[in-house]
Amino acid sequence: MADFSSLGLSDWLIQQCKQVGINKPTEVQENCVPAILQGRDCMGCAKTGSGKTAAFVLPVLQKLSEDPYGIFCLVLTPTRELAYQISEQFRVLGKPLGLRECIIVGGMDMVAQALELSNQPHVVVATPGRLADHIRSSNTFSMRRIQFLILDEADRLLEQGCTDFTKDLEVILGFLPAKRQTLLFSATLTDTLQELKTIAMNQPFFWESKSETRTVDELDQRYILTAEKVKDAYLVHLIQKFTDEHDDWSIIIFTNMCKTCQILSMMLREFNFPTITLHSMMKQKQRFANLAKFKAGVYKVLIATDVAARGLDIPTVQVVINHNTPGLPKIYIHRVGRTARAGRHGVSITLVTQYDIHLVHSIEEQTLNLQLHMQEKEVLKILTHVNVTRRQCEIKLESTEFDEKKETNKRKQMILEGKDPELEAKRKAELEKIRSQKKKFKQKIQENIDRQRKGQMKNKRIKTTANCDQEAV
Ligand SMILES: Nc1ncnc2c1ncn2[C@@H]1O[C@H](COP(=O)(O)OP(=O)(O)OP(=O)(O)O)[C@@H](O)[C@H]1O
Repeated sequence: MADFSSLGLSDWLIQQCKQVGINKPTEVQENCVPAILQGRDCMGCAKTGSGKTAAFVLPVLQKLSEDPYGIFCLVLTPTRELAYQISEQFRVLGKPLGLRECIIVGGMDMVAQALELSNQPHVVVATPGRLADHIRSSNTFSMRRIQFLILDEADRLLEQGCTDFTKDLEVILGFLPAKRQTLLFSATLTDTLQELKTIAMNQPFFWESKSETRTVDELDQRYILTAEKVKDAYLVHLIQKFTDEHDDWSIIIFTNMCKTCQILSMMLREFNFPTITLHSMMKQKQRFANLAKFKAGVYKVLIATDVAARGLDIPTVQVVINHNTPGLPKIYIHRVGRTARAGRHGVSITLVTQYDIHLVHSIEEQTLNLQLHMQEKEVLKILTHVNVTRRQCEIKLESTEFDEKKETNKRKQMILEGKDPELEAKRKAELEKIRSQKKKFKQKIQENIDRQRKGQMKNKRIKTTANCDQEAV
């Protein structure tokens, strides 16, 4: 296996890698770094947790050190949490350069971001929606000189899922120079290869890890067949069993909806499991805070929607539980890839109900999945308790958080439309103020007019009486 110096990286960068425990290049790094350093566009498809981030961060830093200026590199990624994580890798590895990086994501202060952009940071890490907003609304920064465009989780950025990035990408690509190096990375690039080739146009270097399965060997993948109404009892039983058998542990549970996330979290807390949530209906600051607490081990169970399925690198996660069976193998691959990263071992357990059998078959075609048989007797013992607790939590959620949820939904919609909820609220309040001032002003004018009219009428009446008097004389 090659070492970093033979890939063409400088000593300072290799030393910096060593400081963070990166000693030997992984396969994707060994193959992609030299091509990038040669100036080629690159598409890298390698399994989850295989070091794809460093595969683009290292050559960018190397090139930046040779000719430092801002804005040198733009990284686009689908989620805000991922943007922070990528930015941190740049910050840590680029420390000796005095690297200035900036994060442009939704849900955070737009004015502060605009200021940071105008200060010409070396690297900008962004989610497409917010960056496109800045491009549309501001002329205080330019990306005309950028040398690198990187699409992390590139296939997600191009697919038209529940969040469609295509329009924002068009705006961003129109803002960038045609002459640049484009790097595309993901664990699941192949489905979108043709579209991706239109972005990386200069006959890109393409590297894909060769393997029969699309998940890592260190991952023990299991599924449990369960009736829908017993599913939650299995979940509680699994977590209890894991807690009893391990000291240092953490689990991510994936669900399909924000509301389910919330209910499961409330329910598991009733069973005294230290749980916390991450989903798109939460305020951004809360999302960051929850993730930080989970990373720090303050909470051991993270219940998340697919907003956490891609890219998040949390070494302590030993177990991933799919509370619902993902509809697409691709989503399954990213979800279970939150464990067994960088050579560590991990377990994934997918709860499969009578309605999901067909889904698990399509997943099995691409991954190695084995059925896990559990002592159903133990599960049935807690069934009523679990189901009653869940129902109580559902009622509690409906009654206590409904309005707040609605408000959050409104905020979310605004964000999706590229508006800043705080700014919108201020604008609304100001409009209201102007409207009421206008109303008062109108009223005053009307009162004046009325008063004048009354005065004129009175004068007229006096004049008419006077005329009559004269005629009478
Ligand atoms: N050469 C290396 N040696 C040891 N550890 C490494 C090396 N390169 C990266 N890592 C570590 O491996 C972990 C996973 O890396 P990274 O997050 O880049 O994976 P990824 O391939 O992008 O995964 P995903 O597809 O899930 O986004 C990180 O903690 C990173 O610091």
